[in-house]
Amino acid sequence: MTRSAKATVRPFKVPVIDITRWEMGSARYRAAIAAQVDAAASNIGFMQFTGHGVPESAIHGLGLALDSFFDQPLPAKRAAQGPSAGIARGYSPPSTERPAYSLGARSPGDLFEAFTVGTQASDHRDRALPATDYPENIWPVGLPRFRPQVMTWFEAAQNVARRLTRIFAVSLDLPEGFFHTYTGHSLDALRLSSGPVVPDDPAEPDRPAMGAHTDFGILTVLWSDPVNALQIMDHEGRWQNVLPEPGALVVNLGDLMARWTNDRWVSAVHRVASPTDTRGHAARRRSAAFFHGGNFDALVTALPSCVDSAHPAKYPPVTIAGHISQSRGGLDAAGPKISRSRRW
Ligand SMILES: O=C(O)CCC(=O)C(=O)O
Ligand SMILES: [Fe+2]
Repeated sequence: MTRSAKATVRPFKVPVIDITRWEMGSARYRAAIAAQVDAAASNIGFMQFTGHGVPESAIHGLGLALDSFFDQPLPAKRAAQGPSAGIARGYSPPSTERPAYSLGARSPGDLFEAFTVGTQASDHRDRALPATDYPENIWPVGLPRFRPQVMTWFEAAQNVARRLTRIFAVSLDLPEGFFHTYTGHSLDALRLSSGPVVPDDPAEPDRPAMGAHTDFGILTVLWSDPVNALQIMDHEGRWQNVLPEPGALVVNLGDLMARWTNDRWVSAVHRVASPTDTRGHAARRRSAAFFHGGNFDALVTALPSCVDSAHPAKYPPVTIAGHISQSRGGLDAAGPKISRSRRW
């Protein structure tokens, strides 16, 4: 077999990186972790982390919260719906989201249902944050454990995201706390979902539960049941399944990070196919995607370690709010768009 033939059969793999000892590791150990992160971020934009420090009890509570909310009848879920589809808070029923439009594709509405919470203006009363970017959360009534279980996960995922940005900073030859200057009132959101919600339609066997898109913030921390559904587009344009390793959290970079690194790091196109078990049968899959977006008023300028004479800065400086509204431009209108991004 020739070398190139071998290369084409190499299985697609999202690297698993153990960060248990990041804080107390030697300089050599930390450099090795930072190099693994840089390689994964530059090649595929996805990685998995073990040793992330999230206690088993938080994962257990998240599972209970997902079941308690999504197992309710539709009217009870609808009672926790947000004031409008444009505000990412509370329950969103199936087919109200069209992320693939931002990629220029005309896909039908997505099949997933979701429940979203995020950073609220009232979390930072000293700052007068805009309520449109930092809307208040909506909580279901009659599920007293749901809110503490979800908030425990929100805070755990936020801690993971903040810890990862320290590792990212070292990977990018920056001071370890570099990103924290940009994330004190970060636009963060946690999107819980459960699927499939409708049986597969034989007329549209390939219709994904969530269409192809990129995330638009700094990074996304994803927990899900170990069921095939999440797919990344590889360098040859083929969809590749990403199955989380036991105990690992899947992390991907968003468009903001790609822009910040002057495209040294990748914001990968991904989608969620109809969930299937190892035998290919339809399966239930719960997921929790935590989007770490950064301060809405932070100014993002290409990182010095990502710019040189061979790689001049490609993008002008932008505020994170400006980046989001440019990305939303690609969301709101149907038809081909420049923006490939969707949400944090
Ligand atoms: O549920 C998932 O696996 C990922 C969802 C996702 O890509 C997103 O919400 O942006
Ligand atoms: Fe995504």
